[in-house]
Amino acid sequence: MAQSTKYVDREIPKISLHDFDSRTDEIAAELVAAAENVGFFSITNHGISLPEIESMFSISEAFFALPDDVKATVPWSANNVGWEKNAQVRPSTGMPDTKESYQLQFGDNMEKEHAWISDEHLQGFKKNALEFMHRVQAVSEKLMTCFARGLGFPDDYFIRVHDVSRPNSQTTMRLLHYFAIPETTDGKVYHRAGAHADWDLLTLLFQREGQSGLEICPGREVVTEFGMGDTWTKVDMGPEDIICNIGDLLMSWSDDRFKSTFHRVKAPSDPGDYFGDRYSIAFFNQPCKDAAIQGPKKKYPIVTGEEFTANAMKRNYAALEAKRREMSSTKEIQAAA
Ligand SMILES: O=C(O)CCC(=O)C(=O)O
Ligand SMILES: [Fe+2]
Repeated sequence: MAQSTKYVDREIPKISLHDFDSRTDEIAAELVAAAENVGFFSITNHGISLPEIESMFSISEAFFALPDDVKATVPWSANNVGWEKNAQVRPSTGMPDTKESYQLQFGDNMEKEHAWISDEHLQGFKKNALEFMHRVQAVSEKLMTCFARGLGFPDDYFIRVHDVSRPNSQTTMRLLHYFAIPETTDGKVYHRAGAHADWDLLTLLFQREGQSGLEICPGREVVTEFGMGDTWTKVDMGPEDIICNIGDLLMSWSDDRFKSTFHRVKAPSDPGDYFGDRYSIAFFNQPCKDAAIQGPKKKYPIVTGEEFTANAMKRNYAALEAKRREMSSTKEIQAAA
């Protein structure tokens, strides 16, 4: 039987970026406090207007409305670009998320993998998506300046190693579409996005009004462990706000000072939950492969961006295997009972 979720209200800081240049220190202090305590915060007055956000969501909806065989012309590849459907399995659930996603990058991987949907299928997609991605990158760079200051690094320290003009840039925008879920129990188990922490430096997330479901679960003290607590907090922000979270990379780069918090998009199951189609857009700031990663206190050995990602994938895979073993032994016990 499904266990009911334990919820607790936690304050998720809302931070305004207005007058950024003259208030950088003040904003940095707010961001650092949010990163140390919750790992999640929302930002306002970030410079991207609601119509710009809405327009990117319309483009995303138009992409997902294409027939599957057209979307399959840009299939997901191990370079972390392209379209997938019901294919992402999280170690926390051992089952695929009930969703589809399309990942886009600034660099060479898109051309190498032929991952841009052609103009013939969706006029202007590449141009419009890249324009929006540059707008989100500009906001990310403000946050990077603040976190660099907070850690005692030069202001441009994170910006340089997340340079999206380099052909080997790994920064990724993910368009997400979670499918509508029946409101009556049909015996199937659904997940939207199973609980996970992000691997990147910093994630910026856009959500649509009324399409809630994101929940966070703080409680992780070191980046190398997979565990989390068991009380959740619902995150619900205005459509013009950007929800941001610290990823494992920044947790590691800050010697575990900034928290990369487990989060999920809960599959609706309770009255009041949102059961309809849900669209969101996540922007993952990923380091260039040759970035040298080590915190000011040198808690962890120095690794390159490429090694950090490979280690994160290894940890994810090991956790997934452990979950699969646990699920198959539970099945054996149930079958024997
Ligand atoms: O769709 C969302 O609200 C969250 C997505 C997410 O956490 C992810 O893709 O890493
Ligand atoms: Fe995430």
